[in-house]
Amino acid sequence: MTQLDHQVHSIGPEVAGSRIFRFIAFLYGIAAYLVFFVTVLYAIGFVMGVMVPKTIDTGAEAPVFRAVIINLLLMSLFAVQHSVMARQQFKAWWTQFVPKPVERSTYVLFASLSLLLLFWQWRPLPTVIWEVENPDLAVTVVTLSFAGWVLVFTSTFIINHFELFGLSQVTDHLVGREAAPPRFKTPLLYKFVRHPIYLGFIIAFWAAPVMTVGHLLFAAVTTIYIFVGIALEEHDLVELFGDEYRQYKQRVSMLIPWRRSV
Ligand SMILES: C[S@@+](CC[C@H](N)C(=O)[O-])C[C@H]1O[C@@H](n2cnc3c(N)ncnc32)[C@H](O)[C@@H]1O
Repeated sequence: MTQLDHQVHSIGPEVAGSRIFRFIAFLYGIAAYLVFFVTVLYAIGFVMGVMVPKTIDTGAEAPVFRAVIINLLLMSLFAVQHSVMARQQFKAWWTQFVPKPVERSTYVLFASLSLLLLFWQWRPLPTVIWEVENPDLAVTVVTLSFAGWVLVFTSTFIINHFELFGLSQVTDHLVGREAAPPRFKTPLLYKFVRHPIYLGFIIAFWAAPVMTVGHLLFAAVTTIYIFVGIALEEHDLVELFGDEYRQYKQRVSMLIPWRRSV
């Protein structure tokens, strides 16, 4: 029995195959994507401190120790949700309950909700660690941070935006098309670094003209999390693609494009 067959059996063939189910699954995928999209836009404003009601440096203050603990808990919740739900073993287990075509959308929805909770409950720690006083240099740093976000967004399209955020899966299911198996790819930027999306996040989080204790905590913890995430992701990618990925690791660097790719 294939995984798809198994899935269809677990939710009942009539239900999974029915047109109404396919359509509801599609609408759910679109809704999850919209929640994700709003969350990412909010994240840009939250980290850059622009255009949103509550940023990384605003909101109700708490005593330092309490603020640090609350912020660490919020980031841990996101990290655990995001890493555990991305593992193959977890996916194999929970697709017994969540229909496979909407598994990715559900993952995206949960990740977005845990980020929205973080933005909402984040406690600012406004003590300034550094401040770029030269206006030209400050603009350059803001531009660099924005470039980090552009790198994140562009890289998702280069690797496969619609599959990453669950839209391809619900569309394939809607039209009765078999989902394409995962393929190893090294398009464009992926020829220079293995993780351009994560590189973009690191740039976006650290390039701050005004760096507060709260922002530094966020940047430091997310950077550590990115390195843990890379280790987990590469472990899965080696399992999935074997020697192809092992050779890719040897010839292309992780985050800093200092080795030339073949
Ligand atoms: C959020 S994306 C991050 C991709 C990459 N780590 C980056 O920073 O650009 C994670 C998904 O991309 C997939 N992925 C990462 N590198 C890949 C590659 N070279 N080819 C195909 N899929 C890849 C992983 O299996 C995972 O499902």
